[in-house]
Amino acid sequence: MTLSQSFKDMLAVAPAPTQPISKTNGGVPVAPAPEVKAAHTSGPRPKASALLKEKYNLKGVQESENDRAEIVIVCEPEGTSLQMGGLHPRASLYEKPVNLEAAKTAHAEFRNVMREKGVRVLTVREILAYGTEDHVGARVDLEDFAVQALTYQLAKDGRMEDIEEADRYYLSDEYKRKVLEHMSVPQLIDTILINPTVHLAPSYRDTGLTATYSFQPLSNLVYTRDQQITTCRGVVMGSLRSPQRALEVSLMRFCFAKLGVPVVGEVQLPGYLEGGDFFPAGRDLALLGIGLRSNLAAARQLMDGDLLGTRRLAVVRDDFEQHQDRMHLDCVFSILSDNLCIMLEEMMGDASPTRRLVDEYVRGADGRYALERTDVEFSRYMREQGYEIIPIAPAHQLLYGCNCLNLGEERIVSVHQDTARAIVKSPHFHGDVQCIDYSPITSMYGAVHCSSQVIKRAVRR
Ligand SMILES: NC(=[NH2+])NCCC[C@H](N)C(=O)O
Repeated sequence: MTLSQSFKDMLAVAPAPTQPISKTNGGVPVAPAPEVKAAHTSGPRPKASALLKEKYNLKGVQESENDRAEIVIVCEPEGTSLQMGGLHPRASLYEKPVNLEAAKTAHAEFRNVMREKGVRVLTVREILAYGTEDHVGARVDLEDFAVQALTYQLAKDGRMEDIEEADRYYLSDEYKRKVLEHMSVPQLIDTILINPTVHLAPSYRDTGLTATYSFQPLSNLVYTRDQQITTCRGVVMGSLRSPQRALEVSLMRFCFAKLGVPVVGEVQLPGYLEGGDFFPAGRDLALLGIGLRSNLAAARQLMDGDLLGTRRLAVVRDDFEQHQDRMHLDCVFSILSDNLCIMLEEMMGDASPTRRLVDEYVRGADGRYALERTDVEFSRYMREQGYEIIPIAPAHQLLYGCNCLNLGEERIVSVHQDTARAIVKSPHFHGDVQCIDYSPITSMYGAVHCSSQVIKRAVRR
């Protein structure tokens, strides 16, 4: 298989594989890779994931949104799962109807912009496909994962007795494995992303069976921000609130296992954590929005499990609004530098009916976080932390002005011209903004911050 551009990027940065990483980090114990159930079902032979792990030290880390982004995971808006999402945009958590070809072009442009700025961009499809041609282990891992995605079952009201004895094999896992074994890699990936259930009934003729189909497609995987967060400690898996998105977490976990990126923790129910609510602001402070999507139970798990690595956590409560147009903190706020942020204007100030309120937790000498302050209005809180604020008009928020991506060192990718101009005109901004047309993807309710997971940023020392 020819290496895709992103893996060429990775090879370009990966340290020469002279010794296994575990021996090159001064004897510091390496966190064990997360267990992917499917990947460990068959025997002790080496897997592609193991090969990758030895070649690349890919421990995730993100201390500040303004640190230089090194590795970003994205997911192209491609394939049948997106096609299905587009059949009923509202029921797929989309804002508007989508044009898939236009979305592909816009996303390719986004990837190019990041690559031009020196970021290693990996796509979910490339990670899933990686090594499957050269390593049987990688191919088998992918098939094992697809076994969980594809379900064969008797049609409703169907009875096994009505199916000829010889045909019952065609409902079995054995048959399913054989089917998957013969698929091409793109076909396997598409199967995983559409999550099909095949409902089987007797046809009493020809091949003996007939089928109808239902699907739980992963139509929002393009928003790789949300299935996990990357903290000072590393990658922490989230817990998605909408049933349409719940299956995305296990797929991303599979990708991290394959890349050899350790997953340091996972938020469990009743906790809900979506990455669009999380902002790292240095080793001292992280912010987490709670409201429509993420919740306090998740914040507590992050603190109790010591998964943040920061001294303080600001929980930014959306008590009063909880609207899909502003579902995550990254829809109304972003960090542009160490002392500059943007924020939706109408929610600023004690008098705003949609104000956000901050509860601040501080880690004590015993390592435990304690609630130190409550109900601090968000813009006041950010100013107290030393940030200047560029206010964003409501109409510009709706055009995803706030949802920009900071590639670090004040290099911003924006999707909204007027916001981009407001940023560069600020006397407090000293960086660079590149504006791209991303409207074919904002149709699905998110822009460039939502559709990127920065798993590694350079650590400032
Ligand atoms: N980080 C974000 N703001 N993500 C946007 C996710 C959009 C997606 N359609 C949803 O409603 O879940």
